[in-house]
Amino acid sequence: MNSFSSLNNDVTKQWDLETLNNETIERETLLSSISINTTTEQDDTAQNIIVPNHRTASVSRVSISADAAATLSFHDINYFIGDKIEPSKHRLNFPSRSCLKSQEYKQILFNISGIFSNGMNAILGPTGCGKSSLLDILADRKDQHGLSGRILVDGLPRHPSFKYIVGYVVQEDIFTGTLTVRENLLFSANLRLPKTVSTLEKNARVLRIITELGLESCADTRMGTDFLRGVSGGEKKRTCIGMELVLSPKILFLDEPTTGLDASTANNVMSYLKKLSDEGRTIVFSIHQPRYSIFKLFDSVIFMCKGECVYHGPINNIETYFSTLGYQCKLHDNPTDFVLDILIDAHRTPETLTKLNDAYKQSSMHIDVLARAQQEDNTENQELFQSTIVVEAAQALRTEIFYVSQRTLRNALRNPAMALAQVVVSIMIGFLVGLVFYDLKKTTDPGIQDRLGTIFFIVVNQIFSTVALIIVVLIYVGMMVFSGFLIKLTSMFNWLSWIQWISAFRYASNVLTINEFQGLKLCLPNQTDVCPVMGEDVLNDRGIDHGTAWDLWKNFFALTMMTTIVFVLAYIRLLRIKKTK
Ligand SMILES: Nc1ncnc2c1ncn2[C@@H]1O[C@H](COP(=O)(O)OP(=O)(O)OP(=O)(O)O)[C@@H](O)[C@H]1O
Repeated sequence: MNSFSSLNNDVTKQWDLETLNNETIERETLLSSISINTTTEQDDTAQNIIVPNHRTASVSRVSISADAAATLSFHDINYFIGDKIEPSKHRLNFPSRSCLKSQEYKQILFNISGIFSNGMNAILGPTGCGKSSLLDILADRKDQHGLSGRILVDGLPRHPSFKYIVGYVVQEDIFTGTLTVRENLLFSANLRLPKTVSTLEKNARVLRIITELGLESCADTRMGTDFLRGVSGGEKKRTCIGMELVLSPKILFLDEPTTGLDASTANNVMSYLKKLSDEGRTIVFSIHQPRYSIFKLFDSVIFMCKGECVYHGPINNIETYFSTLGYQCKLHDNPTDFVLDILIDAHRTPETLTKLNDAYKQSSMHIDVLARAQQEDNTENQELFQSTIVVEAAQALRTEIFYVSQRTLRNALRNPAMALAQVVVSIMIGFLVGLVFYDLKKTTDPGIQDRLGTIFFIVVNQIFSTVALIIVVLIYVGMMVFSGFLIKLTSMFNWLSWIQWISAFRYASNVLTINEFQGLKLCLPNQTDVCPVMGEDVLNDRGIDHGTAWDLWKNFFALTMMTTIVFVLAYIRLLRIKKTK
């Protein structure tokens, strides 16, 4: 239980919690037959951590089991965004290059210290105060550049793999709409649980999560897409939470979990989170103006304004604390609304913000937070801990490819409109090409031009049927001009002629043109027995090499090389994608 709450719990609340815990224990007993413990092996000297979906072997103090909650303490967090421009560098900037100007350098978090332990820990404040930034920093999802201060988990620094072993539920629900609730949970389990966990165990874990989150009635219902009616908003959110819970994280982060949900669904989701926290998890979330029924579920809150902390403590101390600063909460007023009104005023009035911030820094609450955070600090033992870690390999790449391909296939099969559209379009294009190509005359006119036109159409259709058209359209048009179809390459500007060597159109059309014209006799339109033009003449005229077999195969080789280079570049780009915000 969160220590803030334990300081202030009255007898009634203690009794409620005991009842709740007993219920939890009973249900745990019932579910024990399917309960899996993927706690990494530990003994006195070593800790063995399996890092889900993370290719670099790594370690962390945080186990993937939630049998004991973790304590997250943060010390003097300051966060800056943008680039600091040195005066000397600044002088080199041309005024006309304003579109390339770097982002404004500013501080968005100021000396935030605190501690989140087992329970419901909320980050509150007016819009733009830094809630999401603090949450992302604690979850290690924010760019470390510009961050100062220390974040400790159970008193030790977070390992780089921290973000892969805690749960993080983003604001927008992310799932595959054509898959069912159960399939989405299984997908997450298959991809993120270590390979040592068997399929049977994964199924059992998913079943347990479905039961825990009350999703039994919709477990085999599809999530839903823009065109397909699916499960309700609350069920979607709970499924997204479940997709994180497959890891049994000790710490679960949620970015505004109630945004977009109606009042009762929001209540429902937050009650589930409360239940999870009672079972031994540290739940940390940012939230906008919760109603009272939700607010009373919180154990600890941080109120922020303009990147500064103005309150960090238990919820039942809020009214008393702010009354000592001269603010009175009216009878029946929601304490969150009461504080947010003060903070909105402080957002506009710097003096009010200074007053609130100074008062907080001098408060016994702040001193207590610092003392407890300091107590948590166990960094002296860090070296000893890191030297005793055993590292285990992550999920195999082929397994990841298998499950992602399986999901893609299911998605295609269950999205008949999309699959049908692709098939119909392909058939229609094939039919069109067949019509154009049907019974082409073996004459010089129009036989030659019709053949070349058809080949051009086939090549253009193949190349333009790509997932990234908008970006590459300019490149394609350049390649097309230098394919040799629209204008003879020999009549091009010499200084541009190099583009022909990187034109996929040219290589593809060369293959088809050689295939079509080699050995072809082309006769006069009205005298089919007089055939003055050979296909080779057309090839010569167009400057296409065709003398040897290599003249044909070199085009295939060039296309293969181009495809390989594009794949390699795409892979490098994927590796370089920033995984922080
Ligand atoms: N990467 C970034 N680039 C530019 N500005 C940023 C960035 N991250 C945060 N900010 C700025 O920092 C401030 C705090 O942003 P943050 O998203 O943390 O606030 P918030 O309290 O979560 O807001 P909201 O409730 O509206 O989601 C805002 O002024 C925001 O514009």
